[in-house]
Amino acid sequence: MTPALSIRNLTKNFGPAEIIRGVSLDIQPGERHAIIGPNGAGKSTLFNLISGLHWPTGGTVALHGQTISCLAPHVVNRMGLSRSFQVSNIFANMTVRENVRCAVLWSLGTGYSFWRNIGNLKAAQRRTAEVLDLVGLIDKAHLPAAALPYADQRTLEIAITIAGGADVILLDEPTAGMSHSETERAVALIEKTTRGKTLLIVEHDMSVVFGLSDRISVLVYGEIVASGTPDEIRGDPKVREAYLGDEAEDLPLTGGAA
Ligand SMILES: Nc1ncnc2c1ncn2[C@@H]1O[C@H](COP(=O)(O)OP(=O)(O)OP(=O)(O)O)[C@@H](O)[C@H]1O
Repeated sequence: MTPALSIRNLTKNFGPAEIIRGVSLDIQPGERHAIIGPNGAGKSTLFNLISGLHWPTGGTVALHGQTISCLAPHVVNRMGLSRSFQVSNIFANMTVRENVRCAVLWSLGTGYSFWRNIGNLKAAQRRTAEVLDLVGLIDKAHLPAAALPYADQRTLEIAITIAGGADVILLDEPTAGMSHSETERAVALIEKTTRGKTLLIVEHDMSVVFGLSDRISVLVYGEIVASGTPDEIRGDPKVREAYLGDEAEDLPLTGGAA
C-alpha cells in the first residue's frame, strides 16, 4: 500500500545548525501517529517541512506517493494535507462561522472571491454548517472568535484544519494549555473528526499520545531514535533514557483509539 505520508532522509539546517538530521518515516493511510520528544527536538520544524511552510535542505516528503517537498503550503493543502498550529491560527475579529467558511473557501481554491460563483458559495455554506455541527460549535457560530473561551478557540482551530476535507491531518499540540477535562473532550473531538483519516500529531501530554496513537515516533535532536506501537515505545530503554524516564510506568496500557 502507498503510504499516506512518506518521509525520506529529510534534513533541515538553519545556518550552521542542523535541526532535522535525516528523518525517514512512513505513515500508512488511516494511521494515527504521534511525534514526541524533548523541547527543541525539531517536532514543529518537521511539521513545517511536511506542510510546505519550510523547504528541506535535503530529502523528500511524499503525500500518497506524490512529492510535496518544495511546494507552497496552500498547494499542499489542496492536495489533501491540512495542519493546525501550536499558536492559534484563527481570525479573532471574524465570527466562528466566517473562520470556518474561509477555510472551506480556501480549500476549494476560491479564496475570498466567492461571489464570482454562487454554486461554490452554497457548497461552502453547506460544508461550513456540517463542520460547525461536527465540532459542536454551531450554537456559537455567530460569536466573534475572540469571544470564545480558550478551549473553544482550540476546537475552532481543529474545525478550520478539517474544514477543507483533507484526508491527512497534522495537529501541533492540540491540547496545550488545557485542563484535564478539556483535554479529555479535545481527545474525543480529535477521534471523531479524524475518523478514517490519517493523523500525525505532536503532543506533550503522554496520556493523550499513548491513548490515541497507533504508532509513536520519538524525535531527539532532529533524529528519530525509536518508532513503534505504544507498547514498544513504552518498553524501549532508549526512549526511557532520552525522554520518558519514570513517566513510562504511569502510561495507559494500550494505544490506538477505537
Ligand atoms: N526559523 C528558524 N530559524 C532558526 N532556528 C530555528 C527556526 N525554527 C526553529 N529553530 C530552532 O530549531 C530547533 C527546534 O525547534 P522546534 O520548534 O522545531 O522544536 P520542537 O521540538 O517543536 O520544540 P517544542 O516542543 O518546544 O515546541 C530549536 O533550537 C529552534 O530554536
